[in-house]
Amino acid sequence: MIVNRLTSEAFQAFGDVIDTQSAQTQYLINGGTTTRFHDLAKVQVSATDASSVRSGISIFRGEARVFPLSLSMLERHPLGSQAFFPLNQRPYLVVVAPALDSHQPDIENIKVFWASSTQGVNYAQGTWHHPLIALDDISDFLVIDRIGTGNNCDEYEFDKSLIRWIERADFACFSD
Ligand SMILES: NC(=O)N[C@@H](O)C(=O)O
Ligand code: NI
Repeated sequence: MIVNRLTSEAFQAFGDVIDTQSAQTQYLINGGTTTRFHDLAKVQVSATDASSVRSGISIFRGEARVFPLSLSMLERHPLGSQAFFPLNQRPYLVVVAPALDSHQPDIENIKVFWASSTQGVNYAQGTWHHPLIALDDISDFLVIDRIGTGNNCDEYEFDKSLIRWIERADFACFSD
């Protein structure tokens, strides 16, 4: 599969890249001892009823994926965004697809991005994406997403004929 480096521009239709280099606004705080890279991503939380919903911070500990990796499903979170930030200085893969219609992804236009160890990603609410793809070793990610009631995870299994494979060679050209 074609793998591209993750950039804000390329990811714009799917959410935000959390990266100091993509900050629109940055300014000094704390008496000039700290730089704030301001408002890098939009946290979205929706409620299906009056239940209390909020955003929360978790840590996902992902096993290293084995390659070739088959892409046989995507998921989306219809009620909120989901952000990941790598905590172990390792790159990872991000897989997304546009919506084909209201209930399925456009698999023909699936996109695979190589994310560096200093880039986070924020999937906008309802964006079709693959579950966490950690590389090379067990890896922790800080995750910000919706905490609350209601179904917030739709999964879509591909027809066997549409399963795609990612080879390690597909992203061997990238480095931090
Ligand atoms: N299931 C779960 O919370 N993980 C996925 O949402 C994911 O994107 O990894
Ligand atoms: Ni998810």
